Amino acid sequence: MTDKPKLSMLTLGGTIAMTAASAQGAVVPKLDAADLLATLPELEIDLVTHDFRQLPSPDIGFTDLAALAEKIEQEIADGATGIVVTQGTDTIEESSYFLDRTIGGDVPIVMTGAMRHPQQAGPDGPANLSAAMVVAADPQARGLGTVVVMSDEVHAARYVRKSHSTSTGAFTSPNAAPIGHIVEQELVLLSRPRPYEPLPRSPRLTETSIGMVHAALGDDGDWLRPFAEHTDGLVIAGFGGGHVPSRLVPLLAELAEAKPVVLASRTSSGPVLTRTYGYPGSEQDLLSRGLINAGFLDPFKARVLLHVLVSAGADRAEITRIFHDSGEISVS
Ligand SMILES: NC(=O)C[C@H](N)C(=O)O
Repeated sequence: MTDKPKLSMLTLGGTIAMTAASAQGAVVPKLDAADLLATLPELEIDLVTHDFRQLPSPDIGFTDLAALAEKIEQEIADGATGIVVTQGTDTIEESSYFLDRTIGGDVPIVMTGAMRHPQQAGPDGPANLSAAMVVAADPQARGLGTVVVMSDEVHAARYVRKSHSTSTGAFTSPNAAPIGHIVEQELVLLSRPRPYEPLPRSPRLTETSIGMVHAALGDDGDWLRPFAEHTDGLVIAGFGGGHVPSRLVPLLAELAEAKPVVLASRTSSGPVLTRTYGYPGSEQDLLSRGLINAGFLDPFKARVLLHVLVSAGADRAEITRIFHDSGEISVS
């Protein structure tokens, strides 16, 4: 018998696993779990590893995420008490939210990556991986759902954003704060996100297409109709509290009759309003024409949630209810 934590580590590639492909020095994903673990001191855990994908994270798709979620569920069924996932940081805010919304149970799923590749001075990958192991192994992490650990901070998947393209402190939770820190190799937990009921993952995940459109000054939106035709749903990242140029309103109203159209804020920080502005193209105008309010969910997380719901065949009432619940994002 051993009471050591039983962790399962899955690698997907990303900068944490990159190394130079040529003499010019540009890096590509190449390193496997054994290479990553070789950079850490000996660990007091039972660890199994799976080299799951070897991708730059812009190439991760819903097919990969569905397979990853299944593999994680299998590892949990086989007795894992914590899961660590390494991947590229570019899309970790989306993949972590996907796992958070579709995997149930108490076993923590801890994602991490690196902003500096292993051949740069001061690579952050080993420290981030070590911190992720600390969190995944800590009994306090049970019930946290999926979290992202970077720079000795623990961010809930529902809040986390990559807010800087190069800084090792790139990860923030704009609508909240880190829910914990790693201090002297221990987890200091500050708050616990409210748990979610897991949403179903449909086989149609891979064939569903959700478009995302950012409002931009002076945009006439003439390109929007043909673009929207190829989608099963849309996320509109409006200005500020959820606004678009007035000339887009008739088309958005028409689209919202045909398919779910979710209204988020392109600021990715703060909520969509409900009852402040009344001009054409304002939040009130758009919501009254059938757009669905994303609340505090930023456009990227709103798109992941809409993708999961539409692929599962959720109707408008169900989509509206789940967005209403998810957009409030309360912490207990
Ligand atoms: N820091 C990183 O991991 C960025 C990289 N382009 C990726 O997401 O795969």
